[in-house]
Order: sequence, then structure tokens, then C-alpha cells
Amino acid sequence: MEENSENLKVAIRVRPILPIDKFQDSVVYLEENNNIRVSDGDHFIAASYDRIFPSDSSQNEVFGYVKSSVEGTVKGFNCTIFAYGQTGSGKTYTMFGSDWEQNNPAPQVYYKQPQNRSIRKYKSASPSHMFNDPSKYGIILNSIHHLMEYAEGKSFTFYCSFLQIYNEKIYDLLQNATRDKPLNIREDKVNGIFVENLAEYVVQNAADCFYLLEQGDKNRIVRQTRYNHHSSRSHTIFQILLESDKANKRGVLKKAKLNLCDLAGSEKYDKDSNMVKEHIQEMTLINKSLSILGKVISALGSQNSAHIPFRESKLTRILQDSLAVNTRTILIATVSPSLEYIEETINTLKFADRAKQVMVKIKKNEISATNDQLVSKLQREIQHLKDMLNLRKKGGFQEINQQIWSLKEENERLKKITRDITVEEVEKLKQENKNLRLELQTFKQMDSTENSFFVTASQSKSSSSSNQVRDFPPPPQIKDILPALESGAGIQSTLEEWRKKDLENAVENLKFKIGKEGRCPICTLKPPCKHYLSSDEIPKPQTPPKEVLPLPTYPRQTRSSTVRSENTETPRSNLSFNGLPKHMTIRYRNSSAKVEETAGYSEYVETEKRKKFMKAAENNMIKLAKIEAYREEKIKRELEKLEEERKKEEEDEIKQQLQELKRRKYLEQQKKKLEELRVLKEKEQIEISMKRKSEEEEKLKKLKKEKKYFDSQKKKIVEHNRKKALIDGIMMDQIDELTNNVLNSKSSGRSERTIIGKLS
Ligand SMILES: Nc1ncnc2c1ncn2[C@@H]1O[C@H](COP(=O)(O)OP(=O)(O)OP(=O)(O)O)[C@@H](O)[C@H]1O
Repeated sequence: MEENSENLKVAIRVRPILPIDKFQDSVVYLEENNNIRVSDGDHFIAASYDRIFPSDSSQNEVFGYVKSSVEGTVKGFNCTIFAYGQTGSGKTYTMFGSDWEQNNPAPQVYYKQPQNRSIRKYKSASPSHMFNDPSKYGIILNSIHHLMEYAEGKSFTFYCSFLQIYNEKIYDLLQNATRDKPLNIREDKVNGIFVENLAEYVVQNAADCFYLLEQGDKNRIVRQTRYNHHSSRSHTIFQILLESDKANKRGVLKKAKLNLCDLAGSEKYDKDSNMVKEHIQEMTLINKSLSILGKVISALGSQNSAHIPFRESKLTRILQDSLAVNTRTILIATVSPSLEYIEETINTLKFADRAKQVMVKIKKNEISATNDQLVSKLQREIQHLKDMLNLRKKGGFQEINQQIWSLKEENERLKKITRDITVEEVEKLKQENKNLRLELQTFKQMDSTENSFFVTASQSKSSSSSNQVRDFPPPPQIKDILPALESGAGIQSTLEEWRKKDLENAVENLKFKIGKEGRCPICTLKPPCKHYLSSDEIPKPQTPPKEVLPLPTYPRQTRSSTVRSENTETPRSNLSFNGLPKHMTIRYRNSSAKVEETAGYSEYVETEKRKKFMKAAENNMIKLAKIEAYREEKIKRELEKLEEERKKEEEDEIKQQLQELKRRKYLEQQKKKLEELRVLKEKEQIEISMKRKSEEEEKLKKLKKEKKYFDSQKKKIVEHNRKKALIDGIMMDQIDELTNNVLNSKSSGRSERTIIGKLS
């Protein structure tokens, strides 16, 4: 499985200055290396992005940028493309196309109660309709157109859904024009995150998708704002689901989603215009959901953000898969170059800058063709389609019912093989699924009386399809019926006549087929049945089958007939969309249709029940025997195991005892060693203390000797001192005497020499 991480691709598209803009000077400057600068002296921002589309870039150039990601869906990679930007910056222009609004003037339902457009008559598109000019196609139309061509020759079933998020509520744009049934988001293992009960239409070609787009867009909320006469006030997501019908060599089936989102534009509170309460609420909720989208993008781009607030808005919750994992995501941020919007332009560029940091992990969506969940899903779907077919057959449709019962038989057979299902069988299931869808579509076209969404005309499936249950002869030429259709007069009666004739022929054809197969013409079962004991009793059908006339078809592009030149600017197809409404097959996620009881059904159910019961009983006996054998074997194995365990335990015990003995012996040895050491130490201690004692005595003796010596010395010193003092005393006496003598001799006249002689 291919797997890699890549940044979310971010491109900027600058729209031209429009006459409606107050300031006609541009503040946006494009530089080399996809760098953009916005400045007016007060404000400034410069940044680079993956791609920048200048104001003169064509729709084809923009599509060229996303083309490979769109093609990736055929290989099993999910893809989400969304346009982000302030109101009036060119999101719808980029996603849907130039002139989209002129061609699809959605009702400005804001001030009025919305009308139920599902039953309104649908006018043919004029030749100048943008559908007829591929150079005007925006990303959505181009993606559809290209995808159908690209998937040519590959066996895929395409489903389309179209929803809007308005005031934080989700509405089906194709089913709920009155916006009275908001839908819920659910999550499960099989579908991931999905919108419960959102209608998914089976589409055959681009024209089918365009038709759905156009129908759905009529129900989108649009209002005039200060900056845009035709401002989309809801986020829309047009989704194409691709499911491969055939497993590849590795036995896997591919499945991918293409989400094409046109977001509502952010808007500033305008003090000058008297905004009504609803307008303010609507604006607040749009801005809030866009700011949550910004928060989510920031959290995804930051390394240390533990919580990503996907659940805070419906938009981010639906896009959770696309933003976080497994989707190639492309953000096209649209900006206006006028000075008037400089702040919004800078905000948009900042938002786009944050988005560049987000790393998305992508991998192919592949399911093993023998995957249990897939098989049961396919079977549920087949059952659902068959039930739908049953429910539609009433009164004069008895013969059609018979065909359904035979389909039911086939379904039962398929159910039985589920246990040992192989890749081929799953493919067969898928093929049957597809055939049933087509068959249902054909039946719907025959039904002329209903007032359903796609009602005023029918379109038969293209005769080129090889999946049809019946082969139709070539359709009548468009020129034969076009005048009647275009004039508008007699369309209904022309179509009804066609249908009536077609239905009669179909009934006869079926009767013939049933008879030819040797089935009972009443209950369609193979005899023996309630009516005939053997096939021989059944009267042989006489009437050869008549041709089943197809209903009128219109020139349109089918996947098998389109040839496109990549290098030219000429229209890529001669797709002429005159938008005649038609029946389409729908499936709903999570829906459960009840099976209507019709003639022969109870008997059929009873027999099937009995058969099932017998089979179940037989299976149970086999299972019981198997269980018994298994149990015995298990008990034997358990006993052996127990014996082994017991032996092991015994061995372990002996080992343990031996170990214990060893341990004790070792301990005793250690103890002995310790005792010896202790005795040795004690001896050592005694020796040391004795040595110390003798040393001390020795020291004492020495000290005494020293003391004696000191004492004698002291005595000597004292004696000396005494003697010295005595001498000193004598000397002092003599000095005194001499002094007196000197003094006396001075007075008596004796010589000094006599005195000194005495002194010395
Ligand atoms: N690249 C472009 N070239 C020419 N005209 C453009 C371009 N982009 C937008 N316009 C014109 O600008 C006007 C507003 O564009 P658009 O309706 O697509 O804006 P928006 O972003 O979808 O606005 P809102 O969010 O209000 O719906 C339209 O008249 C459209 O034709």
C-alpha cells in the first residue's frame, strides 16, 4: 500500500479589480517564486505559497493545478479541494465557474420563505449556458468533466451528493429545499465520518453530475451583501464517491472521495447598512465556523497541540477526515486586490500561511475484495435496491414484480456463497448491484405518474452501456423530439405516450422471457410451484418479444464517447447540457427500506424459511458432532498437560530441596569461618592492649625521669636566683656606698679615679 506524508497544498488566487470596488487601485503585488506582497503604507504582509494565480489567470490554469489530485481519486486517494476567502473574493467563481450565478440565479430566500423547488418545472438550458462552454468551468465542473473522462474504461460506480451547512445545520441540497430536515453527522468503522441519510445519486456521466449541481445550487442560500450582489451564505460540499466494481490483480477494490467545497465568505459587521437580526446571526455563525477552521488548521500545523477542535463546528467535523488524514487537500485562498479589503486580504493570507504547516498523511483506500464487511455491505445494498424496486411496483406492474422475484432468488444464492466467498464472487455481487441500479433507473423512467424530484421527463440510460440488463435498440434522433421539447408545448403528453408504449412492450417482453425460461408466469418460480407441477405444463409463450422503446435521450456526453484534446483551448467536449430532469437511483447511508409484501411473497418467504431451517438443523448437527470431537480432544490435551505440569512440579521440588541443603551447608561453613575470625581478632585485641600498656608505662617512666630532671633544674635555678639576688643586694649596697662616697669625695675633693677603682 502506497503511503506518504505531504503538506496541504496552498494556492492563492487574486481576482481582478471589479467595477463594484470602491477603490480601483491594487494593493496586491505579485513577485517571483510565488511570492505575494500586500502593502498600503499602514499594512504590510509578504509571504510565499505553493502557487499564486494572478488576476488574469484562466479557469483552465487553476484546474491544471488540482488536476493530478483529482485523477488520484481513480487510484484510490481521497481528495478535498476548498476555496476560502472573504465575501466577494471569487470563491464561487473559482469553484463553480464564470457566469455561474448568471446561469443559476439561486433564489434570494433570505427575506422570503423558501419555495420547494423540487417539484417545480425545469427549463432547458440555453445554448449559451455556461455548461456548454468548458472554458468557463470552475474547479467542480472541470473535475467532474475530467474525472469522467479519466475513469473511462475503468469499472467504477460514481455516487454524488450535495449538501449545505447553513447556520450550523446540515441540509441536503438535492432533497430538502425547504430546509426542514437538518441532517446529522455520524461516524462508524465502515463509513468513517458521514452525513446520515444524505442522498447519494448514482451518476453515469458528467451531464448527470451537472444536473445535480444545478438543481442543488437552486436551494443554496444566497443574499446580497455590501460587497457581493450574489453572496453565498452557506458552505457547500459537492461530493463524488468512486467505488471500483472490479478487484485488481491483488484482489483489492478501490474507493475514494472527492470533496469539492465552496465556503461561505467571511464578512465584517457593517454599521452603515441596517443588518437584520437573521443577517447578523448568519454572519456570526459563518465567521465562527471559519475561525474554528482556522483553529483546527493551526492545531494541525503545531507540533505540540494535543487537542484539535474538529467537533466545534459542523464544517470541520465533516472535513475532519480530509484535514487530518488520508486526503490530498488543496486550499485555494481567494483575495481581492482592492485597498478597501486590505485587512481581509491580509487575514486570508495569514490563514493560508498557517495551512502550509499542516502535514497530511495519505494512503490509498483499498479494501480486500473478500472483506467480510464489504460483502455484507454489498448484499445489504442489493437487498435495499431490490426492495426499492418491489415497493415501486403496484397494480399493473405484476410482470415486473416477477422479474424482481427471480432477482431475489439470485440474491439468495449469492447469500449462500458468502461463507466461501472469492474475489470473483464479490465482483459478481458488485456487478449485480450495478445492474440493479440501472434496472431501477429504467423502471423509474417508465413510471409516469409520480411527482418526485426528477419528474417532468425521463432519460434512458445510454445505449452504449454494457451493464444493462436489457439491450435497447438505438435511441431515436434528438431532432425528432427536440422541437416539441423546446417549444414547451406537449412535452408531458409526448413523454407519457413514449412511456406508455414502452411499458406495454416491456411487460410483453418480460412475459415472453419468463415463459421461455420455463418459469411459472404467475409466481415466476420454477415448477413445481403452486400453479404448475412441471415446466411442460406451462403454456409456451406465443408472442415474440417486441422491441422495448427507449425514452427520448438528449445530446450529452457519455464517458465512452468523449474525446478530449489536452493541448487546445477549444471546448473539450460537445457536451450539450439542456438540463432535462430525469430519474436517478439514490442510496442513503444508514437508511433501511421495508420490503413490501406482494402476491407470492409470503409463499416464497415460507419455502425459503423452511429450506433455511432444514439447512440450519443439518448444519447444527454437523457443528455439534464437531464440537463433541473437539471437546474430547481438548480434554485429552488438558489431561496430558496436567500430567506434564505435575511431573515438572515434582522435579522442581527436588531441585529446590537440594538447593536448600547446599545453602545450609554453605551457611554453616561461613559461620565457622566467622567464629575463627572472631577468636583471631580477640587475640589481636589482647596483644594490642598489652603492647599499649607497656608503652604507656614506658612513657610514664620517661615522664617521671623528665620531671625529676626538671625539678632538679628548677631547684638549681631557684638557688641560682637566690644567690643572684644576694649578690645583687650586696652589689646594690656597695653601689649605694660608692655613690655616697662619690658624693662625699666631691665635697672632700678626692679624685674620680679612686672611686672608679673601687667600683670595678
Ligand atoms: N478571477 C475572477 N475573474 C473575474 N471575475 C471574478 C473573478 N473572481 C471573482 N470574480 C467576480 O467577482 C464577483 C464575486 O465573486 P464570487 O461570487 O465568486 O465571490 P465569493 O467569494 O464566492 O463571494 P461570497 O462568499 O459572498 O459568495 C463575481 O461577480 C465574480 O464574477
